[in-house]
Amino acid sequence: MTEQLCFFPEAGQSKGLPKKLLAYTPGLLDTATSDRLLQQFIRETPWKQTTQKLWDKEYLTPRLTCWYGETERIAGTLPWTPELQMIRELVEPLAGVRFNSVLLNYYRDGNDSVAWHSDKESIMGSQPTIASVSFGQVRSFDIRKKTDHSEHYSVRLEHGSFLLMKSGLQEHWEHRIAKSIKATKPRINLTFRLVL
Ligand SMILES: O=C(O)CCC(=O)C(=O)O
Ligand SMILES: [Fe+2]
Repeated sequence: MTEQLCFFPEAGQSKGLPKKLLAYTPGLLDTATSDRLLQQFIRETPWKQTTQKLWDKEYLTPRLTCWYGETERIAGTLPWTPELQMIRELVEPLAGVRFNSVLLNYYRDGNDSVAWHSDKESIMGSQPTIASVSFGQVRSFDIRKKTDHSEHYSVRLEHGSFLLMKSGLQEHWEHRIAKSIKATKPRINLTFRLVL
């Protein structure tokens, strides 16, 4: 079947996405709800652009961020909003774990990105389960094995979709959202986490 004729949800994804590490579900939220939430998150979140240090030089992080939840471990964390609570209640049973915080990322266009990394800060333990919900511009989520970069996969994260990063992912794999010249529209991503 040619790609244009393939309407299955897995369209645009690498074959053989390792099910032990990732589970992708399009349409967690319907289009109308996702449209409304995208605009609301863009408008109402007090976005910040932080800096990152690399080889002793400070760089602006190429995206905007904001933390919400009930943890005191991350400075500046804001209380849950009704919308974030609602999404948390949707993803918790799917993830099979409880989350106490969520990081919002705002990729204003294809020039915004997140570099290769894994989310295994000590405050989350070494094998965290992370629930990721995306709105807006479809972007590719790439993963690669830390010890063998030739082992890699991509998932296109669609408007209103849900990606479960299972507990085995962070230890031996890293992920990124690469810059894209084709991506011109804004994207919001939510990663629900349990901060210990
Ligand atoms: O935007 C995404 O889909 C991923 C974000 C991410 O990896 C992170 O915030 O740690
Ligand atoms: Fe991440």
